[in-house]
Amino acid sequence: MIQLGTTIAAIATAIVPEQGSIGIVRLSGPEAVAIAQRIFRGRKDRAWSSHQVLYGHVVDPNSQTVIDEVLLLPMLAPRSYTKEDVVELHCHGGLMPVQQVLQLCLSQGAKLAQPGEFTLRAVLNGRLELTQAESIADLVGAKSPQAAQMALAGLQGKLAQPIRQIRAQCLDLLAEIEARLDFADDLPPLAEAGIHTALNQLLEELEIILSTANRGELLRTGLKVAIVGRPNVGKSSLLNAWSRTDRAIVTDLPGTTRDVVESSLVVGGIPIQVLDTAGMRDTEDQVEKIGVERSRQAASQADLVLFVLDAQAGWTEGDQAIYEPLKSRPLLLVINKIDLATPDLTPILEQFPCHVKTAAAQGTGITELEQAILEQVHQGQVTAANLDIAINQRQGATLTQAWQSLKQVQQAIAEQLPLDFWTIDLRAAITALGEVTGEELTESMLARIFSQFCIGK
Ligand SMILES: Nc1nc2c(c(=O)[nH]1)N(C=O)[C@@H](CNc1ccc(C(=O)N[C@@H](CCC(=O)O)C(=O)O)cc1)CN2
Ligand SMILES: Nc1nc2c(ncn2[C@@H]2O[C@H](COP(=O)(O)OP(=O)(O)OP(=O)(O)O)[C@@H](O)[C@H]2O)c(=O)[nH]1
Ligand SMILES: [Mg+2]
Repeated sequence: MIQLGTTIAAIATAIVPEQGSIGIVRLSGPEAVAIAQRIFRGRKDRAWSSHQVLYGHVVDPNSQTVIDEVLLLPMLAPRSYTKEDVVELHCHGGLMPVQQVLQLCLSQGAKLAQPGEFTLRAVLNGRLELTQAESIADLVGAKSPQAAQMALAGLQGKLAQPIRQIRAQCLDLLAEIEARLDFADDLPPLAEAGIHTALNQLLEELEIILSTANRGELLRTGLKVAIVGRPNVGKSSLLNAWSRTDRAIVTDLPGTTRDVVESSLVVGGIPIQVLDTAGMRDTEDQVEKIGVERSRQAASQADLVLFVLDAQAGWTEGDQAIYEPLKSRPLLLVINKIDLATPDLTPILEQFPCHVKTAAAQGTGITELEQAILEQVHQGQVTAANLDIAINQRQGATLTQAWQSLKQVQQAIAEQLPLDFWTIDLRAAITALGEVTGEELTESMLARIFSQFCIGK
């Protein structure tokens, strides 16, 4: 339930077992200043003015126990993140000071904030648009500088702008059509061709925005890449060379890797989770068997499979057996150990237009590998326009509905259906567009969006 008018409190900084040097407890709402004044003791001669930091102590008003030495920052309505009175208590980091200060705030009448509730208030009070708020969640979760840049563009309103504009044009069209419903006799007939062209234009603009969805998804959630192949071909060496670590154990014994080993990288702004797997072969070893099963799972769940081949051994029956079930998956052939004498690999290379040659033990071919991965994922996904913005899944699904509705308006025109049919679909498009920008909000939609936030945001 959305409830403005209460005062909420939460820890605004990360709550982790490790110690941070500073932790912030944040209050927002009509009682924020009163609650903070009851638990803060500072110099009497210092006034509480907006955006002026005060030094002092948090003291439990019942027991007079000093809880922490803090800096206090009041941001008074409407000059704050939520447009309500906000008070921040900058405490010492670690779990105890912030948790105790939060408890004091709650004991003085503040309500524990729901995930995203501060940002939700910022939206409801008109500081942020819905798309901006969604961008904040993306910014907090960004795993690469590019992902952060994209989110920041959204925060600056670059996403809402074009969608609002499309919606405004739909509203104009609707008014024009509805006028004919009401005053059919007094107005010249509708210029159907003109409306058709206008709709085409809007559909095209929507398509450009929709085409950013893949890129957005890529930057936000990244790629899962599984390294698979026969034992001893150099999979773990590849993971190590690529991540520039000794993450995985490498030996010259086949069957070294027994479990899935993960490492996180960023390639061209795309966060990549690399999974090194146990070499696949028939084995009686119980532990290795389970490892091989996990390799298969990793391969089937990955967005991209790096199929590693030992250049010296060439394409063996074992390789064929592993390749068979992966045939239809996005796959890149990595020909490893090219530093060694190799048989003629031409037939294999012809079969795999997407391949790279590496010598993982020497660390060569990694740049080419990254290049090949980027080429695969970017194929047809990046449009020249709107490189700096990208929509999320919710926005994509809703904009697709808007696109379909506009298509149906065109259909209704083409089939010469009565004007009522045009307006029904046009209104549906307007509603969908408004759900993206936040001009048409339902409480359940808001609840769904903000439940994905972290507490204190
Ligand atoms: N300590 C702290 N750091 C933070 C935040 C915060 O809430 N607290 N933010 C939270 O996400 C972000 C910054 N967002 C903010 C947005 C607006 C205002 C604010 O007080 N705006 C007033 C005053 C502007 C002015 O003086 O010109 C306003 O817009 O009227 C504060 C933080 C990131 N860093
Ligand atoms: N000459 C040469 N040797 C390599 C290369 N890459 C890996 N090796 C060697 O091949 C052996 C096996 O390497 P690993 O990385 O453990 O192979 P793996 O595919 O992970 O093996 P399993 O975990 O058993 O499936 C090690 O002795 C590596 O040093 C390479 O590019 N050139
Ligand atoms: Mg290995």
